[in-house]
This record gives sequence, structure tokens and C-alpha cells, in this order.
Amino acid sequence: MALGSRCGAIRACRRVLERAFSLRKVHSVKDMENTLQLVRNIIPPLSSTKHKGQDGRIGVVGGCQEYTGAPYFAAISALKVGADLSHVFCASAAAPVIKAYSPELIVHPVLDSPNAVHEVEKWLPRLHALVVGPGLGRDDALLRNVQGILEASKARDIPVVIDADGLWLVAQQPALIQGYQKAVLTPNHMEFSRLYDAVLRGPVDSDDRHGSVLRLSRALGNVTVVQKGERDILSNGQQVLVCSQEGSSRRCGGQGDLLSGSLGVLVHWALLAGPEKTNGSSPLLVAAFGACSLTRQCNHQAFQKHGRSTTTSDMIAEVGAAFSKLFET
Ligand SMILES: NC(=O)C1=CN([C@@H]2O[C@H](COP(=O)(O)OP(=O)(O)OC[C@H]3O[C@@H](n4cnc5c(N)ncnc54)[C@H](O)[C@@H]3O)[C@@H](O)[C@H]2O)[C@@H](O)CC1
Ligand SMILES: Nc1ncnc2c1ncn2[C@@H]1O[C@H](COP(=O)(O)OP(=O)(O)OP(=O)(O)O)[C@@H](O)[C@H]1O
Ligand SMILES: [Mg+2]
Repeated sequence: MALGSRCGAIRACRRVLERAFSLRKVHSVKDMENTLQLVRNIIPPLSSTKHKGQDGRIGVVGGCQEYTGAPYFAAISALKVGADLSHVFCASAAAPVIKAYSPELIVHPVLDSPNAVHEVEKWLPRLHALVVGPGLGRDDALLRNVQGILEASKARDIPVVIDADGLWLVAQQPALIQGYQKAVLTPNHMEFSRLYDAVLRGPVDSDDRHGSVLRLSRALGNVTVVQKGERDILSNGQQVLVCSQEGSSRRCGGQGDLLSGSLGVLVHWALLAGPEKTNGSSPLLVAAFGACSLTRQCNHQAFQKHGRSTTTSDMIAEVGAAFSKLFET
């Protein structure tokens, strides 16, 4: 073998070993436990001196004629995790349906109105975090309004979790969240490939999920990225975490909505707690790790009871017990 190609082979071999080693390192049970402890540190204590709203006022931007379940799952999960108030800003056709699912949610039928941005903007001073995208759909007029809502949220420094069709919008216009340090993106397999291709102009290296998530986060200016899958890979462009909390093999729709809604609350709690409570780790990464662990634990518990018939509603019924098991030990 020529010297050049031998050196190349050695370098490639070293990269594979480094990758395997670093994955093992971030993936150990001890690391998982250490990160779960950081999640525990950010959870605000329940106290009789607090008033309604202090533990979180979360807004979900999504819901259209076709998709009413997704924004409901996200918004109810935020409440079940511990937020005090959960708002849904949706298209007018979705509002009565979402209201009928639950009396707990505050539902605003504004997203398809010509004043949508203004209608949502007036609530922004009262919201701690926004979850943008569950069940939004891809209608151009709605997406234009959501663009305005994202810009208004950034101007007010409000944390945003972007999921589902919100990620479709970001793939069309990455500049919308480029460098925004209070954004967390939660793509599934397909959404990640679409985003990666739009931002890095090439296909994902499926043998290197760890490196792909790191590169996407860096290319977006260190926005936090959570790639969901068999294991969830999380990065802020500096650190990479892997969440392999045991879930199940049941993949019903809506589990990602539970994750993004929970994350809305945890992001607020993590930013409030600050880096001293997260031992120097990024508060957003810690929050994301908490939401991934919780979703997977809900899936695990629901599957123990319902097996193949498990649905996302069964998982939502497990939020309280899963939260106690992971975070209140
Ligand atoms: N009940 C509801 O109202 C629900 C509505 N949903 C909404 O439906 C809309 C479209 O969401 P989609 O998630 O379908 O987005 P996409 O339209 O981008 O499709 C994602 C596709 O990727 C595929 N996929 C996922 N994981 C994969 C993997 N590991 N390997 C290969 N393929 C994989 C899925 O089968 C799906 O067809 C969003 O607005 C979303 O929020 C979903 O959240 C599900 C529940
Ligand atoms: N193969 C898998 N094994 C175990 N858990 C998984 C697997 N794939 C996804 N998950 C978990 O399921 C949850 C949702 O991820 P998923 O990829 O289904 O999101 P999604 O497609 O956005 O869901 P939704 O239907 O809500 O849009 C995450 O917590 C993730 O960790
Ligand atoms: Mg989804």
C-alpha cells in the first residue's frame, strides 16, 4: 500500500475509534445518572408561597384543520410536567376541537387571522417559553405568520422550542434562528435530514449521528439540537449528550409532541435556575436531556400496561409517575 493511502487508512481508523470512544463516554450509565441529577437541580420546589404562573406560562404555536392532536399533546404535557398555564395559538378551525379535548388549556383561534402576529405578540410578555410547530401544517399564510411570531419572540428574548412544521419553516429559512441562543430544535429522523441538507448542503452521514448533530448545531451558531431516535443525540455545538433511557418499541404518533411540550417547561426552569445549578453545563442541554428521558420513561411505563395498544394519551397519563421516578427520587 502506498504511504499516502496507508496514512489515510490510519486516520480513518483513528476517527472511528475516537467516535466509538466518545460515544461510549457520553453514553455510560454514570453519565446518564449525572445528567439526570442536573435535571433534578433545575426543578423548582413546590411551595405554598408561590402564585399561579410562577412555575411556568407556556405557549404552543400550532394546530390547523388537519392536526389538532399534536398541539393538544404538547400543551397538556407542559401542564402535566408542572407549568401553571398552557396556551395554544392555533388556526380558527382547530380551536373548538382543541378546547373540547380539555378545559385546562387556554386556546386562541388567531393563527390564520390577518393580525396573527399582533394577536400573539400581545401575550408574549406573559409567556416564559414558546413551543412552535406541533400540528402547524405547511400552509404558506400560516407559516408567514409564524415567521413574524418567531421574530417577535427573539426580539423579546423568549426561549423557543421548535418542532415538527416549525422545523419545516426553519429549513426554508435557517436565518430565522441562526445564532439564537435560546432556541432548541427537536427534529425526528426526517426533519433532521431535511434541516441538515438545507443548512450544510449535503446528506447526513448515517454512520456518524453524533458528529452530524454537532455539525448542524455549530452551523446554526450553537443552537441546541435534539435528534430523536433509537437514542436521542443532543448538542449545543460544544457538548454532545446521548439519552438512551429505556422506552419501548411502540412508535405511535404524538410522542414527539409530548417531548416538545415538556421541553417548553424545562427550558424555562433551566434558564431560571442558571448555569450554577447545571454545574457549568448548558441549561438548555440539561432541559432537553430531561424532556427526552421523561418522554422515554412515559413510553416505557405506558407500554408495560398497554403493550401494542399504547397511544400517546396513555403516555400522558404516565407523566406524573414518570416524573417522580426520574426526578423526585
Ligand atoms: N395527532 C396529531 O395531530 C399528530 C400530528 N402530527 C403532526 O403531523 C405533522 C407532520 O409530522 P411528521 O412527523 O409526519 O413529519 P414529516 O411529514 O416530515 O414526516 C416524517 C416522516 O418521517 C418518518 N420517520 C420518522 N422517524 C423515522 C425514522 N427513524 N426512519 C425513517 N423514517 C422515519 C415518519 O414515518 C414520517 O413519515 C406535524 O405537524 C406534526 O406535528 C404528529 O405530531 C403526530 C400526531
Ligand atoms: N427507535 C426508537 N427507540 C426508542 N425510542 C424512540 C425511537 N424513535 C424515537 N423514539 C423516542 O420517541 C420520542 C418521539 O420521537 P419520534 O422520532 O417518534 O418523534 P416525532 O416523529 O416527532 O413524533 P410525533 O409523532 O409526535 O411527531 C422521543 O422521545 C424518542 O426518544
Ligand atoms: Mg413530530
